Amino acid sequence: ADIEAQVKPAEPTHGDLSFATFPLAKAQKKAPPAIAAGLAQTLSVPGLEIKAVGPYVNARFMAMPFTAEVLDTARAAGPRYGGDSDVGKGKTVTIDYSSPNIAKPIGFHHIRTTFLGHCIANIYRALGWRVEGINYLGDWGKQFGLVAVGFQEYGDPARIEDMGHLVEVYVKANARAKAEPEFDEKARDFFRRMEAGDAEALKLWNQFRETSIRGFKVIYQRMGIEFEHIEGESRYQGKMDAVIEQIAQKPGVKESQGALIVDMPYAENEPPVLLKKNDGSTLYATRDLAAAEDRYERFHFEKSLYVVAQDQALHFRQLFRTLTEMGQPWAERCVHVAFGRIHGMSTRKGQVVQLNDVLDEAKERAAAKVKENIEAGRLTTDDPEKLAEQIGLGAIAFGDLKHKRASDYNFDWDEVLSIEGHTGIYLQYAHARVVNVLRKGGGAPASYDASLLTLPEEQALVREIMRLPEVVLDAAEQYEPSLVARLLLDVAASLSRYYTLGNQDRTKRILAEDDALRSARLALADSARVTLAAGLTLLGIPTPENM
Ligand SMILES: NC(=[NH2+])NCCC[C@H](N)C(=O)O
Repeated sequence: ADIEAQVKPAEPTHGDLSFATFPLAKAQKKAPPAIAAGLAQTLSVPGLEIKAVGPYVNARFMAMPFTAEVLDTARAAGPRYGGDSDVGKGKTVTIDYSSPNIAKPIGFHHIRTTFLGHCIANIYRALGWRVEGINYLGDWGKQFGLVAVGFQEYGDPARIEDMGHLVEVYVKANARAKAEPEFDEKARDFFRRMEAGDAEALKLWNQFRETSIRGFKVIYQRMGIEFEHIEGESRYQGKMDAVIEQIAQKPGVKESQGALIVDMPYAENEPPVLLKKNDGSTLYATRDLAAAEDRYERFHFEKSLYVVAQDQALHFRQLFRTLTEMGQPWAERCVHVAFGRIHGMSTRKGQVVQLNDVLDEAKERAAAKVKENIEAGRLTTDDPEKLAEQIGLGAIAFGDLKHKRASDYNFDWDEVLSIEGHTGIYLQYAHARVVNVLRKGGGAPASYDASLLTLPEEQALVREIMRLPEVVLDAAEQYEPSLVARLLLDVAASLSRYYTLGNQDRTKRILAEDDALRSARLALADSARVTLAAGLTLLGIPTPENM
C-alpha cells in the first residue's frame, strides 16, 4: 500500500508502469534494489511483464501473442482482407437489387436497395461465392401504358431519349389517370396491347426502355456498380401461362371476383395472390413467380436474395409460400432482405427524389467543403473535382449503410457530410491520414518486432483490426452491411485515440525515434490502413489516398 505507482514517461520502451521501492526501505530494513528484486520475483500479474531495474519495479503490458499474426494476415491480404474465398466456394447466390421501374422516378427505396445490394454483393464475392447480381427492372406493367398514352398526348417526340422528360410525362399521366377514368382506361388498353404482342405498342415501349436503361447506366457507373444481369419483368412476357399452368396443377388456381388467384389457405383478411386481373392482364406476382423459377433453372442457387423495401414484405411472403406450395424444395433458400424508409430526403430540385440528383447535390456540397478546407490549409488534393465526387458518394453511401437495414432513418445533408461525425468523409479522411503517415515514415517494413506494440491503445487497435473477417461473415449471414460500417468507425476511433495519446503530434507517435519501435508502429498503421481500405471498398465507398 505504501508503494507509489507512477505512470511511466512517454517513452514506452522503458515499460508502462514503474514502482519506486524507496518508501519500503525503512520498514523492511532492506536496500531498495533488494526489495525491487524480491518483488519482481514474487509479483505475477497476467498480461504484465515485471522486471526489477535498480530500486524500481518496472512493468510492461505484454503484446497479445497473436499481434504479429493479426498484422501479417491483414497486410498479406491487402485489399482482400476480411474476405475468405473458401467460405462460398462452389456456391451461387442471386441478388436482386436496385431494380428500378423504367420511366418512373428512382425513389428513396431504390437508393437503399442499390447501396445495400451492392454492398451485400461485394461481401458475398469476397467470401468466394459466385454472385449473380440481377437488376430486375420494372419494365412491364400498366405504368408503361401511362407513360405511352401520356407521351402520345403531350410528350415531346424530340425528347424521347431524355429520361427526365419521361419521368415528367409519367408523373403527370399518373395524376391524370387518378382524376380521369377514360385516361386510365387508355393506359390499361395500351398495356393490354403490349401483352398481346402488338408491334406498334412494343416499339414505343422498347424506345422508353432503352432510354431509361441508358440513363440508369450512367448512375451505376458513377457508383461503381456492375450488374451481372440487367433484365426485367418483361423477360417473362409470353412465359406466364406456363407458370399459371404449373400452379394450376399444384396447389391449384381459382377464380375470385373475375380474377385468377392461387388456391391455397389464406389468413383472415389476407389478400389472395393474384395471377391475372379480370381483364386478363398479368401482375407483379405472376412475373415474380416466373422469375423465381427461371433463376433457379439458370443458376441453381444456394441462396436467392431480394433486396427490396419492407413495404413489400407481404408480396415476398406470399411469393415464397406459393413456391413452397408448388413443391419447390428451393423455396426456403429465398430471402427477402427488407429495409426501412429514409425520411426527409429532398434535393434542391424538389421532393421527387431521383438518385442522380442526390448524387449531384452530394457532389456539389462536398465540393464546397473541399474548397473551404483547401483554403484553410487542412486539405490538399490535385483533383478537387474528383475528390468531391468521391466524398459525395461516400457521404450518401455511408449515411445509408451505417443504419441497420430494418430501421428507418432521417436523412440530413449536414449530418452525412460532417467531418467529425460517423460519416463517410470521416472514414475517408482517417484512411488518407494514415496513408500520409506511412508515406512520411517511408512505408511499412516487411519485418518488425510485434512484441513492442504494448501500449493499451496499440493493443486496442490490433483487436479492432482483427475483427474484420469475423464481422464480414456476420454481415453476410445477416445481410447487414451496417456491421461492417460500425467496425470501420471503431477502427478509425481507435486509430485516432492512438494518434492523440499523450497529446502528441500524431506523426511523432508512429514515427518514433527508436528504429525498432518505429517499424513496429508503421506495421500497425499499415494494417489499420488495409482494414479501412478493404472495409470501405466492401461498402462501395471510394478511398482517395490524398485529401
Ligand atoms: N423481384 C422483385 N420483385 N424485385 C424488386 C422489384 C422492385 C420493383 N421494381 C419496385 O420498384 O418496387
